[in-house]
Amino acid sequence: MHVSNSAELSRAAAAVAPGQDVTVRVPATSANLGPGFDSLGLAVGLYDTVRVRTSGEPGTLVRITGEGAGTLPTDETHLVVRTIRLTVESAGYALQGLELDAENIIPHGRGLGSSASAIVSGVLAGNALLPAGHRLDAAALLDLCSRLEGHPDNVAPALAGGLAISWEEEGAFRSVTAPVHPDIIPVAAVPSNELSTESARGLLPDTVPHADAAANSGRSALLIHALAAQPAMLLPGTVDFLHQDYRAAAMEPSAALVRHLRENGVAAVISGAGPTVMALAAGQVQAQEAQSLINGHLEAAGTTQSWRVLRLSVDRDGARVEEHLR
Ligand SMILES: Nc1ncnc2c1ncn2[C@@H]1O[C@H](COP(=O)(O)OP(=O)(O)OP(=O)(O)O)[C@@H](O)[C@H]1O
Ligand SMILES: N[C@@H](CCO)C(=O)O
Repeated sequence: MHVSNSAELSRAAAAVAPGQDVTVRVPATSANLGPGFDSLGLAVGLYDTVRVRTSGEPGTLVRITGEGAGTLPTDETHLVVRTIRLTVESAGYALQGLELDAENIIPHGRGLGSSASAIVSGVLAGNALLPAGHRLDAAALLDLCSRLEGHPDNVAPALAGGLAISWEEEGAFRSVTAPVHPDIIPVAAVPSNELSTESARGLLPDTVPHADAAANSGRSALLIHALAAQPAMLLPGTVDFLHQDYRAAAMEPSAALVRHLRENGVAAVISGAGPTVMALAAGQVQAQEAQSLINGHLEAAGTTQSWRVLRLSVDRDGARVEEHLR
């Protein structure tokens, strides 16, 4: 993520109104889905919620429950606070007092898009604090969130829900939402250890063989078809040539679990930059089978205690903003 401190921004002119009260709920996301490196992402039913109130007195108060309580900063350097202030100040407004209540459910540094969800929360909250007529539209929100995160594949589905296909064109990030078959059930195996996206990106090569790029193109096209219309093709559709093998040494237990699931016919991938393993099950029976395979593998490895297995849903609504009247 690339969010600069608000102190680096030029001084804003008009002040946003004090006494505003906004709640934003944003889903977790699983990026890449195998061959869709930096371009595909799926929103899933795990949510972070922030409530933001403005006042006329300077200062910032942050209260956190759940993930990151006791470890995340509670001052101006908090990612959501920085993103709110940046959004407001970029629009030419000043923001005085800010009170933030964060209820964090999405695990951090596991490949479930926590930083993207925090950035989307901050940008949407900041945008809602601006006067009508000065707010960013959907395209500008996507571009700003993508720029702050560094890539669009998590922020796009976090904003819109469902499956997002994203790309960069003429200097702007763009995205469309593609259909997801109702039978598809994401099952996540989340290890207790974190791996930062920054360090996982550092493991990637600058170039890849042309044959790998060509093979990856075919699989990512097949994946879109499998997700939309033919879940039985998810196993061949989730083969990746661009990132998982290069990163495997940094998350060997996750790589081994992906291999185990795939050898048993379950379309498993590394979620985002890892180390979470995401199985895309084609229906209830396969979702149950995926959970059993995961539990059996973890028991055999003696590591059941350090993983959480979550049967999720596909989120189809994306981020929600609620402006409370005071
Ligand atoms: N709700 C949040 N509030 C404040 N900071 C957060 C929040 N969520 C994530 N962050 C920051 O983002 C970091 C994690 O970001 P990182 O990009 O490494 O992983 P991720 O987004 O969870 O995974 P991925 O990008 O692979 O899906 C946390 O360590 C924390 O600094
Ligand atoms: N496409 C990104 C997703 C994680 O943020 C990566 O794999 O690095």
